[in-house]
Amino acid sequence: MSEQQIKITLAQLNPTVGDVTGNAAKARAARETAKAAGADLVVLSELFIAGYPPEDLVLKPAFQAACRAEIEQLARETADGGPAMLIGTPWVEDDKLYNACALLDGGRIAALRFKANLPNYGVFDEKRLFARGPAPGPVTVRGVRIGVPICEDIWLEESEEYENVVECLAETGAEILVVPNGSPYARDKADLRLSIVVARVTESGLPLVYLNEVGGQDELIFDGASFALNADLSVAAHLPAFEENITTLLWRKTADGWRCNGPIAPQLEGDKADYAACVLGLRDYVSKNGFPGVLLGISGGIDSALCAAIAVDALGADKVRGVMLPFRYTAQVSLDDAAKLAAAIGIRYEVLPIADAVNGFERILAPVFTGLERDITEENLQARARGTLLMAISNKTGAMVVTTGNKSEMSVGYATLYGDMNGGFNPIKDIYKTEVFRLSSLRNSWKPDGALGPSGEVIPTNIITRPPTAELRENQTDQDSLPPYDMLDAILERLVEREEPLADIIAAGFDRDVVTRIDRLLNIAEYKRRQAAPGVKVTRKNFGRDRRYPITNRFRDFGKVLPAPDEMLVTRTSRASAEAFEG
Ligand SMILES: Nc1ncnc2c1ncn2[C@@H]1O[C@H](COP(=O)(O)OP(=O)(O)OC[C@H]2O[C@@H]([n+]3cccc(C(=O)O)c3)[C@H](O)[C@@H]2O)[C@@H](O)[C@H]1O
Ligand SMILES: Nc1ncnc2c1ncn2[C@@H]1O[C@H](COP(=O)(O)OP(=O)(O)OP(=O)(O)O)[C@@H](O)[C@H]1O
Ligand SMILES: NC(=O)CC[C@H](N)C(=O)O
Repeated sequence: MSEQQIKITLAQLNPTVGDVTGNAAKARAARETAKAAGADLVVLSELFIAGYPPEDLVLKPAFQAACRAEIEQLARETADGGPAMLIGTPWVEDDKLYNACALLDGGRIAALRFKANLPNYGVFDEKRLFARGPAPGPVTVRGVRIGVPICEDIWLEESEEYENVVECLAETGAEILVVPNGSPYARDKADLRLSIVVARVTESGLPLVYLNEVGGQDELIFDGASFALNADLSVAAHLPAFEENITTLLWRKTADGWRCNGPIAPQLEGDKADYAACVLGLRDYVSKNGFPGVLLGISGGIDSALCAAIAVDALGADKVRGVMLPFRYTAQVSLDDAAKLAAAIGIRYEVLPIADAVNGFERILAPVFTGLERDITEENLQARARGTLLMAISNKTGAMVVTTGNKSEMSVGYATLYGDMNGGFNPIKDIYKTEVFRLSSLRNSWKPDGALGPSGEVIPTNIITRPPTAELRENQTDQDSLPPYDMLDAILERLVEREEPLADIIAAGFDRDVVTRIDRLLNIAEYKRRQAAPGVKVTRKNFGRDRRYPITNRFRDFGKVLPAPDEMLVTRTSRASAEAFEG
């Protein structure tokens, strides 16, 4: 008897949310590639036809109908005898909306499986959108029973509600697990995914194919990096991260179950992965929203320099325009460094002095401001004049303004509303200032595959070594009003990412006054962040989809050590449910 085999094509592709026809075309093309490779099955990522995450768009009946119509058309096309297709789609049944995966084969929708575990934490809101699916059984493709847990279905949270889909699939005869994912990038997420998959393979004794989406969707970046593990936990295949890839894997049935020995691509880690995420995020935001290019203010400082390098890597120098907008506080060295940067990355670069605009505003305001001291108002006028001029160029050319505030600044509100906060998208919104320095140095010695910018030093060393300054008044540097960036970022990481009580941060050795001040600045800047442009998420907790604080908020942590909870105050009846009273 000949050995049993199955060829599974992993289509790690970049769908666009809402582009149902375009996504169907991508799925169709991937199936053609799979067919040419003699595959039995082609797999696409979670909710592929809709794009992920579709947010409330998926609640729109016209959108649900459009997705279904494309799925039905793709199903008809499988009558050609080519590979079956597993594709993610919204699906309405009995008036309920499911996050589904359809098996299209032989001209029909041969099977439907619904996601049972809906993530509702961090950046995910799926309980708001979808109904829970029932515990699923495997689907059969060319005689092989394939289990299809959908993304969160393999994460096995310890909760009463959790449906152990993998256990259920193993018990009902699955031979291989194929998991379509919409798993966004975050630092160290790759290790987390691997540990989750290792646990599921170990428990079930089944090999697992983890197929992830790639591409940027607003704040979220999907890094792809799809992989497969054999049942003995050896890596069967690993696709590259941050790029589209179609790979066909040959699985053979051996005495020890199904095995595969596929290609293993090197993976990006740490700062390199963060940089690649920023590039992909900006590229997809600009291209998926149809901008012909971008422009940004080039100050001679490091934030705008890093953003310009990312923009050139993402879009190519011909789609990036830099504008230096000097005022009387702009140092000659800033003008020189800005010009040097623009030349190094090869972008169109103009110098537009803003004195007429700022002085004009001041003249108009003079009668209103008579007798009042000069203060931050006049500083903000400079940032606002720059913001207005950049927006004018955007309106005239159609190019989008890239805004450049790093995570440290966005945390403490060091940015001017309707000034340097103007812009459509921020590639470094989730990158702390200390990391801005690291990524800038990194980019001078390395660039990611597919980057469209030049190799070698692109950010002049002086921009990296010079103390940062907003140049809004004479001899100003950022460190006049803030603690050193390494201290600021360490405190912010504890406050934002880890939500540590102030008492713990102080106990860890940070100065009480500094910590209290930073916490206060963080709290009062919420209104600014709510009006800030979206930007790439790279950390465990970004501002925007992850960290959702109220703007109107009187709570303050005063750094006091509070007493431990007094359990004696909670009686048995305090906790009893209504049922307990019925009997
Ligand atoms: N809760 C709230 N809800 C709604 N609006 C609120 C508000 N609290 C204040 N506001 C309003 O916000 C406005 C104040 O904000 P805004 O006009 O931005 O001004 P503001 O935050 O006072 O000043 C800008 C800050 O950013 C710094 N900056 C500017 C530019 C570049 C850099 C840099 O380092 O790169 C730093 C600058 O040194 C200063 O500390 C006022 O109109 C106030 O009424
Ligand atoms: N002279 C300038 N010419 C053009 N753009 C400017 C100028 N000054 C500020 N900007 C824009 O406003 C943003 C905020 O800059 P600012 O210099 O106030 O502080 P920063 O956050 O340290 O940024 P950078 O490191 O880029 O200077 C800059 O990144 C840049 O896009
Ligand atoms: N789409 C999903 O279900 C994703 C949830 C999962 N925990 C992840 O981050 O990968």
